[in-house]
Amino acid sequence: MARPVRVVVLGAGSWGTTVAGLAARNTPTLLWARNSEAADEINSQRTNSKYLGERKLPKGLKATSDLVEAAREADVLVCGVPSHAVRATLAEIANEVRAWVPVLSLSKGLEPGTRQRPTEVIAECLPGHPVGLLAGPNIAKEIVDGMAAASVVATQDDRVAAALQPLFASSVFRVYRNTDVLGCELGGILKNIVAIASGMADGLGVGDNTRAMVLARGLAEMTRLGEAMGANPRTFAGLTGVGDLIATCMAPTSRNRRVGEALAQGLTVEEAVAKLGQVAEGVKTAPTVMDLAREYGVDMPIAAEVEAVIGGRQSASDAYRGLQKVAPGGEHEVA
Ligand SMILES: NC(=O)C1=CN([C@@H]2O[C@H](COP(=O)(O)OP(=O)(O)OC[C@H]3O[C@@H](n4cnc5c(N)ncnc54)[C@H](OP(=O)(O)O)[C@@H]3O)[C@@H](O)[C@H]2O)C=CC1
Ligand SMILES: O=C(CO)COP(=O)(O)O
Repeated sequence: MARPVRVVVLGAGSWGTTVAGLAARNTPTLLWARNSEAADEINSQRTNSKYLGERKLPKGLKATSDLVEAAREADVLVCGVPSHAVRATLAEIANEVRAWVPVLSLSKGLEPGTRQRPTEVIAECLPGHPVGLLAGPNIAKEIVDGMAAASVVATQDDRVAAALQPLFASSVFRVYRNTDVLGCELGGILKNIVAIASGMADGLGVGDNTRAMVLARGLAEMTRLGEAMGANPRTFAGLTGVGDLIATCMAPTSRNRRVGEALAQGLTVEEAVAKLGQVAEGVKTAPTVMDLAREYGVDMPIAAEVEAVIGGRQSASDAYRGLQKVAPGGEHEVA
């Protein structure tokens, strides 16, 4: 009888731990934590209190702080560290991961400097491996609590996604497939910036109509940039686009949204990030997205206002005044 597939997840933050918990219910799963105390706590207490409080993790989930041991174990590798740490983490194990092991990214940011998406960084660090991602409206704590949700495994070769799908799925976690890796990945990355705008709106006490405008026009600019870069615009109407946008803009626990709220309360971006104590990818990604918008000649007025607040060049209330200066065009055209 063939032995079961071993899943290895790198990164024991909120989402890496949650995804490892999903996989552990289906197949042997090992979670790498860079901090040995976190690995010990997961093994002995079945909790990751720094990120997930007292929530109990599945019995079968094992953790290690030995990155090389983890990499050698993998039949499927899942990379769940923040996007700025993907390259350095994978560089340490480039010669340890067996050939053809599929690698799935969980990260929703762009690498500062190179502007690369996490799947592009993975493909450079681990050439020859099938690379894809798992993304969707997936607030980690809700999923650990067993609330129903859905996600998408995106790989260029649909057969790879079909093989990976059952490793993460459960009766309350539906896993769909998509071959538009670029569109799925950009959805998760770009919605974080709109979520910061949405948090700023809430912090300023705007009405529901204003919030709806931010979401709808935010989706329009995400789709515009995605299409200009070669993604299928329909992808942005799915789970990884509007789905993740709604979850992240509405969830009080979303870190990007909370950063926006803190900015509206007058905190500096450094203070807002320090107060959060977790990763909010939209903060580092916003300037890079504006570089891409200029390169592709795409109007992104909401991202531009968010980036100016993050860069300290204007306040959150200035940002909302700034949006009023943009002359509305045809709904399917520009700003
Ligand atoms: N949380 C969520 O609901 C979701 C998150 N995501 C995405 O998943 C990715 C990870 O986010 P999430 O788990 O939430 O983040 P968290 O802030 O919860 O945790 C970050 C994790 O990464 C580790 N880490 C931080 N810096 C480095 C580094 N330089 N090298 C190696 N490891 C590092 C941290 O270790 P330590 O504790 O030792 O600092 C911690 O384990 C992000 O791109 C996020 O956008 C996607 C979907 C849902
Ligand atoms: O991507 C997420 C949900 O799908 C998590 O969003 P935050 O990083 O803003 O918490």
